[in-house]
Amino acid sequence: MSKEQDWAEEQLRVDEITSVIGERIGKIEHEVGFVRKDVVEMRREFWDEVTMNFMEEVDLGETSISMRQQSEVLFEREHRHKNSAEEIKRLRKLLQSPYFGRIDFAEYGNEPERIYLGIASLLDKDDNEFLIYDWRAPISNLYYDSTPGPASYRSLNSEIEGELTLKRQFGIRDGKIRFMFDTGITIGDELLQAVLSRSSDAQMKSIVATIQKEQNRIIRDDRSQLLIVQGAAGSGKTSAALQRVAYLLYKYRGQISADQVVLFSPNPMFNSYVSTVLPELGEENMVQATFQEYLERRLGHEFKLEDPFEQLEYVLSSASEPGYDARMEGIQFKSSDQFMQLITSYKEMLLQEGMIFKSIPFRGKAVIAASQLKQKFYSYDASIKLANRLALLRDWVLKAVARHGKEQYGELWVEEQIELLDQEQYQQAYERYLAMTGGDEDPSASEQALSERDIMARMVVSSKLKPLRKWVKALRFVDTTSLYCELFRNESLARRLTGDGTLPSYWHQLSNQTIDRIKEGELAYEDSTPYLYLRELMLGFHSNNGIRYVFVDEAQDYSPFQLAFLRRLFPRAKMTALGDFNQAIYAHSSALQDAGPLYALYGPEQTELISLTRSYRSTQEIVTFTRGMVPGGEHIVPFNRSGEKPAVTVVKERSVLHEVLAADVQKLIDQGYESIAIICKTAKESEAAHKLLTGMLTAAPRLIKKTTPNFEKGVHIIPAYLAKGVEFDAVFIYNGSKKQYSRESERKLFYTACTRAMHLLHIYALGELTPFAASQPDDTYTYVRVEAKDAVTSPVGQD
Ligand SMILES: Nc1ncnc2c1ncn2[C@@H]1O[C@H](COP(=O)(O)OP(=O)(O)OP(=O)(O)O)[C@@H](O)[C@H]1O
Repeated sequence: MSKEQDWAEEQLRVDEITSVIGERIGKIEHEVGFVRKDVVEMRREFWDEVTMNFMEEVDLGETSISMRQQSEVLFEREHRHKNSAEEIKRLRKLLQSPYFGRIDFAEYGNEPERIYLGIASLLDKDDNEFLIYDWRAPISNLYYDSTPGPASYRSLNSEIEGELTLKRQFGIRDGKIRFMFDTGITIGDELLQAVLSRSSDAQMKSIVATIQKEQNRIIRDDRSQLLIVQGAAGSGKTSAALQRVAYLLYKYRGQISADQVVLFSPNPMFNSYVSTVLPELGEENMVQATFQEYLERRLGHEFKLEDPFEQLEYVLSSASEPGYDARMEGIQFKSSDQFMQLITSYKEMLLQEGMIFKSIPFRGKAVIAASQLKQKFYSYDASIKLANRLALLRDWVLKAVARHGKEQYGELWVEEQIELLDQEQYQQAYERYLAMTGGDEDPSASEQALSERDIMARMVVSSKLKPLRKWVKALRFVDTTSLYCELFRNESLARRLTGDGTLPSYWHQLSNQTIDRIKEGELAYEDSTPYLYLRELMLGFHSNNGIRYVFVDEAQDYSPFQLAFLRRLFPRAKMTALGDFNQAIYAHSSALQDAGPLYALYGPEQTELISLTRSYRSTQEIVTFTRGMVPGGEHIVPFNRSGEKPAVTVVKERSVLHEVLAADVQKLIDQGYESIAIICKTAKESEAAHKLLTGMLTAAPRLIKKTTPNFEKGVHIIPAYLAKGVEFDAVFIYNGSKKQYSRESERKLFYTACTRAMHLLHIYALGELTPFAASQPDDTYTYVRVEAKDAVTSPVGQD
């Protein structure tokens, strides 16, 4: 068949399918119209139709049955309405582009079948034949995983073998085939070229039409309890994670819903960036969270918590301050597995000695002294578990508190409070009094009867004691803050608990820093997780059994300690950890540098590691330049897409830097670029740059802060650490000088910043260029040195 005939035949099929979809939409809309009308009317009539008769007790039962029945009908109709609405949404998506791929597969002994793949399946009107297969269906795996020739796929636990005779890709828009070609080994470089050459968007896009084989493995992995994905910058880790969520929701439809899947992301803006992918695939969004949000929820009422960005600002800009080295060492130590072990041993030790309690306070005095609590705690049998011992102690304290309360009835303060009771409270006391005297208003009728005054005293004392009882029940008398501080106050204790007796060299200094900060009511980021861990070891672990899948994006930025925490928090969940150790920008990051601690999390037999080395985001030129900056970068394979070489401009004065930078950015704005980032090292630098550059550009640049909730198109000025995970058409590194980026810890930050660029990368340097760029081969970038303002000629964006 000629190419033209082939095209015409496919177009005919597209026409048929779109008309089927159109009809189906019409039919459901017609039905939904009815249902919607029904629901609206039922809502309106709800209160009229049910028999409302509360006058006589017998009728109450009838009324509630009638109400229940009505509401059940309403619920059922609303449910149907919702389903139909979802179905219409799905069909409308199919109408725009019914499918993107076709495979012809002949099961051995059978004729070849044509399988068309789209974002949802579509059956013919008798529900007999698939007109479109969902991309997640078992047979669709052939499209992503196999090349023409003998091939097989797994369905219902058996392997179906046969011959793949065709693999075809389509671009269909508004019912018309825009392009169509047959592909071989990988899924069309041509299509991928086209997709990747587009300009970036304010929202991430789904990649179902061009999922690559190694990404497909991540998406469909079903075996491991922990799936680790180590992938180069721009290799599609986040994309794979999101399509994986869609796959799991399809595979376990009816068993798992979107609210049982949680994605931990690096910052709130990233949440907005990825939030449209699942809806685009016709699925509901998963739960999105940041680890900091979780810490805030658990500890925010006790301390002012430092967030990871504040910590990083300190790390990046306070190197010359006193105590810097000690804190850096502290960050490392407190995020280590060793510290987690130390805390675990500490808890064991506390079973024998060393517990610290708070005295039980009431009206400024101690009802029970802390020392008494300690004595009581250690008087229990040593074989009783910590949790049980604390429960015994709690009950003992509650009894003592109740006794103390009784002793207060005759006190003057109670008298005074009674005087202050209002009319309503008096009435309450009186009603209780009646209830206790059996309704007999004559107190002499019951010798034991309490006087009204007693009841009021009881009420007063009881309401005063209420918060204390709550506090006791929550075991807040265990002084977890002091217990944590003790680890730093008592060096010999810490040494004893480390096993080998070694502590960081700046122990004394970092201990003082820790204690001083806690005294101020603050918890440094590196202390939050260990502190919470100790508290949970003492008071019991919180866990969420509902969540079935946890995704941790940018997993290299979590300490092994934090990942272990997440595992405990979601005991019934499988975990997918995605990261790139070359982008580990935090001082505590270590998780994916060495997968060892991660393997320990679920055990090696439950863990699988998949590596992605192909980078899709940036042009070949940008990847060739940036991969030289990081160890192992030679393994990163750029996707075959060309652009301009990265440009470097070195200037002598800051004012010149702004002039050149603004002129270059303006050039791109004029050329119609919609997504441009000026990436700075810190928030402080971003703010300063924003002040100076605003007014120099025709499009006002947007300053991105850690609280910025959404990602938009335009010109952004952004600190490197907030640009994690997102991408821009053009990236301008504000000041890539040696002064800004030369320490090893800054290498990854600089690399992360540069790898945000899809099409253009331009680095400016005030003074000397950072060695991370200067050490790249001369032919991988263009270099300009600008001595004075007039000499500005820049290679960026040249046609
Ligand atoms: N198979 C694919 N088809 C089309 N586009 C893809 C594919 N894989 C990745 N991309 C594109 O490459 C870019 C980078 O993808 P993504 O953000 O998922 O990578 P990442 O590994 O999470 O990056 P980083 O670690 O640098 O943040 C995105 O624009 C994404 O759409």
